[in-house]
Amino acid sequence: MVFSSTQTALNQAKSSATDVTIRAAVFGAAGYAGAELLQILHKNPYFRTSHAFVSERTEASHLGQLYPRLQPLSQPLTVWQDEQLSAVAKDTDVAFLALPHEVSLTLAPKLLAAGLKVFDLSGAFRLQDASQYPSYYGFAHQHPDLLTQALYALSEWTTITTEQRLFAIPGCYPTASALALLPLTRADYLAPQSTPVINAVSGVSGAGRKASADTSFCEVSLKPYGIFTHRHRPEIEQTLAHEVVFTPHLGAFKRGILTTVSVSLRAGVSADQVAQAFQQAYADKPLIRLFQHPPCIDDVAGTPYADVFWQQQGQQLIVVVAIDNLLKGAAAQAMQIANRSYALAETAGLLEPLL
Ligand SMILES: NC(=O)C1=CN([C@@H]2O[C@H](COP(=O)(O)OP(=O)(O)OC[C@H]3O[C@@H](n4cnc5c(N)ncnc54)[C@H](OP(=O)(O)O)[C@@H]3O)[C@@H](O)[C@H]2O)C=CC1
Ligand SMILES: CC(=O)N[C@@H](CCC(=O)OP(=O)(O)O)C(=O)O
Repeated sequence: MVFSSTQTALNQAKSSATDVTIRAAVFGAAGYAGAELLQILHKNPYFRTSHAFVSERTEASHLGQLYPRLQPLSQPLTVWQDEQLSAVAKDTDVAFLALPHEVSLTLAPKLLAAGLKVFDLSGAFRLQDASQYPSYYGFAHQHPDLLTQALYALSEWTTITTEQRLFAIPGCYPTASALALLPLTRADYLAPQSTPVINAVSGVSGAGRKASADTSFCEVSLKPYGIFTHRHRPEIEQTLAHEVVFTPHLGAFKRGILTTVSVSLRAGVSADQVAQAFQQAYADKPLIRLFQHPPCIDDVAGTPYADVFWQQQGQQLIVVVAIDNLLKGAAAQAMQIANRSYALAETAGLLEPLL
């Protein structure tokens, strides 16, 4: 059974017609997350795509050449060059960066200086502690000042103001993990000295479109990777202010993440208290669906939802969250945050079917 109301959310998104038009440029438009963003922007009545930028490696001049199903968008692609910055600043209000971390790190300051709002889908601005970047991202952070300006925007848990200029959109695994755990950590329900154990399985689109033997379909089985070293562990710990054990796995399917979290609860925390914590956190959140049965990848793939389930036995609790890594874990959450940063309905552009 679903507790939150999809219909309410749909009506919210379809609320009053508007003359607001926010002009958005997508960088990394040829990639998986960029292509999702372009579809979502196309459906959002408040936004218009001003540019879809690719690197010089992309020879296609239209999105439909790369993704034939997206032909109906009639979306031209333009090779980005820094010399275009001042012209783009005149016809664009916001930039969505669906780029590698290092590329976002270099580009975002230029776009901010030119007056654009920036929604960065990479990890370039997610960690507050610059000293973590060399070990977890493999580079020294060149703009530590921006780490203090960036807002880490996990939509259901973050206050968004219209003045904010730089948004760090959370990672895919951290989104699912934090949605599972924040109702418990904020209520102080975890047993003292206990460490939540997070096991998550992602489809191969999580690795992006670029070819790699490790993520080619015939090579992928179900196996863990990044044990104790994945860059999402410090991100999850930063959000929760709590240590975790995090083990990502790669599965042989295209899209989606299933995250199973095991926690020990403080003595005396009851099933009713746990249910209340999840209800209070999410009952009025249009993109969270609370389930009484374990969620599955197929039900969230291609949707902007996070499906949440929990089951308690004594002081042990299992929480399961399923999301689409490219949507709630990337492009849809970026759109949700962008909508909120203009005080618009947060689901605008998100509930109509994707192409
Ligand atoms: N995939 C996922 O599930 C998620 C991804 N993210 C993040 O979103 C971002 C994009 O990911 P994703 O779409 O999967 O990746 P892709 O590899 O599919 O796309 C990345 C795009 O970045 C562009 N790019 C690469 N190098 C450069 C460069 N030097 N200069 C300019 N453009 C460049 C490429 O453009 P071109 O093809 O034109 O060369 C490519 O299309 C990453 O930071 C990723 O970490 C976040 C959450 C989930
Ligand atoms: C399956 C796979 O490879 N997943 C990626 C995570 C997805 C991603 O792009 O990372 P961000 O959310 O940090 O941007 C990985 O483990 O590196």
